[in-house]
Amino acid sequence: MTTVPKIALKGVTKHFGPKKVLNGIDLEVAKGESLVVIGGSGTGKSVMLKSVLGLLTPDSGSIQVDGVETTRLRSREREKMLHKFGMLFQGAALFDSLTVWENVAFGLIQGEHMPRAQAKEIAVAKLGAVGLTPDVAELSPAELSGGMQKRVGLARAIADEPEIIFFDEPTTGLDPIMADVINELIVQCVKDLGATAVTITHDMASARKIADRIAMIYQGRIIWTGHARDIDNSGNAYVDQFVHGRADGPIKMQIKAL
Ligand SMILES: Nc1ncnc2c1ncn2[C@@H]1O[C@H](COP(=O)(O)OP(=O)(O)OP(=O)(O)O)[C@@H](O)[C@H]1O
Repeated sequence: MTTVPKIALKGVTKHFGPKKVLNGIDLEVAKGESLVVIGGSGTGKSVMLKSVLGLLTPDSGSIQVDGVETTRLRSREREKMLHKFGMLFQGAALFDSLTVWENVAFGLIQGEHMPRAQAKEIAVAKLGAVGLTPDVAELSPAELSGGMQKRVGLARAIADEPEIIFFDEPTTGLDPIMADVINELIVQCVKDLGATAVTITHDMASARKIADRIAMIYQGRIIWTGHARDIDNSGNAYVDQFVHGRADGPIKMQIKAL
């Protein structure tokens, strides 16, 4: 019996005006796996994630979650499908008008109509899971450091105990030590939930720490996938150049925007 992948993209394309951003993405993520997608700026990483979430509609190709085609879902079915997902946005994306706990409990109160007291209890527990004490719960996100904001974003991403978590550049803007703390928390939270994780990042230290498997995207295609431990011996000149951050190599930086 073949197991159905948690997420499967086949031949996914997307263009904006004359610009072809996704050029036939083929990618599978197994249940319980942590996949990290690496690739340079503007290679289509975020467009790919947004396509899986239905925030963007691909021009062609197939996207399946648990074997169900998601590109043609009606809005109620899509909403149901989205319940499987948690998301840690780049820059944490917290609401400054809400307290920390209200941010964490946002999906529970708005999406699941949970009573506030119960949602607060869960929010405080999730804040504890990411190393934040209950007194932080009453603060405004504006009063927190960048690293603490990321922790709150992570607590929000796991509050609903999702089956799949997307991490969009989780360590951007953090110092290397705080980045490592966040990486460890991500690994722990994903493991505790038994969730499937997809992370997009430029940060190789983060990729090495978080990933079971790594996929590299270049010019809107997945050009390499392999185990994280094989990243230094990929045999792929594009991967090698990216991993070592060399200016010279087959990847030519696009200076002029198309
Ligand atoms: N809604 C949109 N309308 C027009 N162009 C878009 C839109 N979204 C993304 N793009 C373009 O698609 C390309 C890929 O963008 P994307 O955000 O996926 O890159 P990325 O790989 O995530 O980059 P980074 O690492 O810098 O975040 C970029 O050139 C971007 O300008």
